[in-house]
Order: sequence, then C-alpha cells, then structure tokens
Amino acid sequence: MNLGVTEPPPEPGSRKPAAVANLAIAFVLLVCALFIIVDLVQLGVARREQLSDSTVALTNVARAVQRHADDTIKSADVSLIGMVKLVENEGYTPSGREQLASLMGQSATALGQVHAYFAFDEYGRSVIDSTPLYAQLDVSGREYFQFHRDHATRDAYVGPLIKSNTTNTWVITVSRRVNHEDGSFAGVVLAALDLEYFRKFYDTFDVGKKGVIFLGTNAGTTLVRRPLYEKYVGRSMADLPMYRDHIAQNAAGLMTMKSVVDGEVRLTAYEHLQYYPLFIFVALSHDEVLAGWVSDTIMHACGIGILVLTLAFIGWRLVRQIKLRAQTEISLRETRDSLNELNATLQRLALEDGLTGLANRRHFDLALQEELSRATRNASSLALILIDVDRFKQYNDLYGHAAGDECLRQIGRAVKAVPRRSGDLAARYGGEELAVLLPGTDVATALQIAEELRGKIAALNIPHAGNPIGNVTVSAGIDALTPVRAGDMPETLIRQADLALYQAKNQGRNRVCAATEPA
Ligand SMILES: Nc1nc2c(ncn2[C@@H]2O[C@H](COP(=O)(O)OP(=O)(O)OP(=O)(O)O)[C@@H](O)[C@H]2O)c(=O)[nH]1
Repeated sequence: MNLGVTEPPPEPGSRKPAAVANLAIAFVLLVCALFIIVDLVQLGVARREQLSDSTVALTNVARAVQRHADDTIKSADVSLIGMVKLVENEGYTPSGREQLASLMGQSATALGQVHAYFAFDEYGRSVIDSTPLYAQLDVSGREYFQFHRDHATRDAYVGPLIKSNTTNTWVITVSRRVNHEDGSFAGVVLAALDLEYFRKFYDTFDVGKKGVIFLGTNAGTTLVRRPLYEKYVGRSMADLPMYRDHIAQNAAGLMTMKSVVDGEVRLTAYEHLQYYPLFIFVALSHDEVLAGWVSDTIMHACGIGILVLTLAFIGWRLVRQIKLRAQTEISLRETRDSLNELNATLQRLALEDGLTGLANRRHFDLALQEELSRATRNASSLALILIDVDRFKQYNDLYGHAAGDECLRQIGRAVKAVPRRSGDLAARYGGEELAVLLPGTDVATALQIAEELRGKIAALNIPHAGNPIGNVTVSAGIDALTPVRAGDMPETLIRQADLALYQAKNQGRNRVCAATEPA
C-alpha cells in the first residue's frame, strides 16, 4: 500500500550544491581577477606611453633651448668679429672710433640680447662702449681680459657672470682678443648679454610647476635657471651627481634622477652648446609627468572597484541562492524520508495484526484474492489452512484475558515460522482463529505443513487446565483448489477449510482434517 509519496528523480547532469557553489565562487573570483589583471596591464602600458611621450617632448624642448643659446651668443659674437676687424684695421683713430661706435650702436639696437658692447685697450681701459653708463671702466683685473692678454687664441671667451652695479642686471660676457699688426695684444672687444633675455625665452615653455630649464657653463656655474633665477645665478653645481656623473661626461643625454637640492625626482634631458663652452638642461617632474596617468589610474581603480564589488555582490547572491536551494532540497529530502517512514508504518499498521504481528484479516483477504487470480492464470493450486485454538474460552476464563493474549502471541510466532515460500502468508483470521495461505500447494503438502504446525504449537507446552491434554492445542481445517479454475471463489476455499476445521473439532480437537482427500 502506498500513500502517494514518491522520491523525485535526480536531475540529469545535476551536481552537488556545494560543488556548484564552489564553482560559482571560483568563477566570480576568476572574472574579478581577470578584470584587475587586464586593467593593471593596461595601466602599465599607459604609464610607459606617457613617459615615452614626455621624453620625446622633453628632448625637443632641450634641443630648442640649446639652439636658442647657441644662436643668441653666436649672433652677438659675429658682431664682435666685425668689431675686431675694424679696430685692427683702423685702430682707435677718431675715424676708427666713430665707425666702431656706429657699429656698436647698430648691433646693440638690432640684437635684443646685447646689453652693451665695449672696447678695451691693451691696459684694460675702456676706449669706447655702446652706452655712456659704463664710461671710464678699468677691466685689467677681469678674468676675460687676462685670458685674452695671456692667450693668443682668437676664439671667443664666454663668461664670467657680472652683476652691473649701475643697472642691477646680470649679464654674461662674450669677448674676443684684438691684436696689433705684429700679433701682440692690443685689447679686447666684449658683448654683455642680458640674462633676462634668456629668462624671457625660457618662460615661454610650459615645464610644469616643478620643471627646470637651466643654462650653465661647462665649469658647472649656473647662468640661468627657471624658476628661482636670482637665487641660483653664479652658483656652482660642479659637485652635484647629475653634473659630475652625466653632464660633464657626455655631449647630450637623458636621465631620471632625484634632486639633491629639493628631493624631487625629475626626468632630465641635457645638451652641450655646439659652439660655446656652455650646456643646457630641461627637467620635468616625474610626478607631474605622470599626474594625468595617476588621475586616470584613480578613475580606473574606482571603475574596476565598482565593477568588482558589483560582481562580488552578484556572486554572493548567487552562492547564497545555491546554498538556500541546497538547504531547501535537504529539508525536502528529510520531509520525504519521514513521509516514507510514516507511509511504511501506516502500511504496516494497515496490513499487520497488532497482537500477533501476523498479517491481519484485510491483508489476508487481499492476498487470497490476488493468489486466487494468479493461480487461475497459472492453473496452479492454492491451499488454505484454518487454525483454531482449542477451548480458548476456557483458557481465558482460567488464566485471564491478558494470558490469553500472550498465548495467542506465542502461537502466532509458531505459525509465522512455518511457511517457507515467499508467497506463503500467515494471518490472524479473527479472534483466536489463524489462517495460512499456501500458493502452489496441494492438499497433501498442506496437510503436512498443518500437521507440523499443530505439533509445534503442542510442543510449546503452554499449560491449559481446561484442555484434557493439559496444555494448549490447536485444530486445523484444510482445503486446496487443485488446479484453480476460472470461477473458483475465495469464499468456496474458506468455507471448505472451515468445514474441515469443524470436522477436526468434532473429531476431538488437536488434529488436522482436510476437506478433500489428498490425491
Ligand atoms: N484473550 C483473547 N481471547 C480471545 C481473543 N479473540 C477471541 N478470544 C476468545 O476466544 C474464545 C473463543 O471461544 P469459542 O469460539 O467459544 O470456542 P472455544 O472456547 O475455543 O472452543 P472450541 O473452539 O470449540 O475449542 C472467546 O471466549 C473469545 O473471547 C483475543 O484476542 N484474546
């Protein structure tokens, strides 16, 4: 008997919920990790590109600054060459002086970088200059004058830096030697270049707040520095590692160094001037170069963070759903199991006799009907043994109803042990009456089994003072339909077995009688 609770079939290809949850967690982690890795790679590439672009721009600015310095000095120097020629040809005659003054005036007007031109005689006294401010100068003690006096070279001499007391401006000098006809020293012509001119040019470049544009001599002396011009003018950087290890060693180059002055890390391009003993460098702050990249990185990190958090949230919800589903499945399974158990108990209770543990009357009736149909189909025989406890009323009267129950229980166990085949069924037919249904059994075999049963019950030796033998006995009636034919009724078999039982009682009890003679 079944109460309708069936086990749900497993879904094809279904995995265990814990494994599915682990798979979901692994998938979400993998996707998050992939997002982060791809973004990190992209950021790395963008950083390299940013640095590379800035390096190209930096090199271009350095080249422009170097060209500008070279051209600025050269154009002043070219005018000095003309002046040297004029003085050497004309000397300081009134006509020569006039021509020189005119040349100086024209050149000073034409070249914005020239603060003033000067001509000095062999004793260092100023002979003529482009501005009346510097009249009566004596430069015999100056470095450039002594250099030209002591060296026969006709090359230009650059430096030093001079701060004019009258105009309060910094100038850099470019000078050339003037010779007498015999080649002896005849004096110096000099152009004073205004450092402001360089500063203004350097201000046209955007090198950020921490960027630097620098012009210095090959001896390491600072001429112009943007920004903080005044503070650095004339300072020596000869001992700084960037000068000592790089600029002093190479004609041009690139480097990334931490400044010993302000601790800033800078990307620096340097280049020496082509014609004069000077160098320039342009430096960009590493932080400023990467500032755009950093803000991009922050935006990316926020985007990826939101994406990863969203994914993690969805993953968490998914895993939670899977776990909830697993829990629901477990409780469903538990409910199903307890229903199955209940069903089995109900089934047992519905078909089992509570006192003896044998099949009950309902079970017996169903089994009889079923076995009769089967025997009819197979044209096989079906035997029935009806058993009745002798003088049981008296037993109850003598020993009490509870003892009667216990007696029935012992007889039930003995009866239960007798049938051997799977289709055999021992049942409590009613009251103190028991029945054994034996499919595929003829009268002769049923007689043997009944006799065996009767003997076993007698051998239990349950005392029964009301029975002449002194202990509990049973009588049994047998019949068999051999073979069972269509139209044979269960009532027929029962009635016949009952008649045989009646006969056994009448013949003195404690015996087995068959309704038909064994074949
Ligand atoms: N203790 C107990 N007694 C039962 C049970 N079912 C039936 N009985 C008793 O069994 C007795 C049957 O008595 P009867 O049908 O008169 O027959 P008997 O005394 O066995 O005499 P015979 O069958 O002629 O040998 C009755 O007294 C019933 O009360 C039961 O479940 N427990």
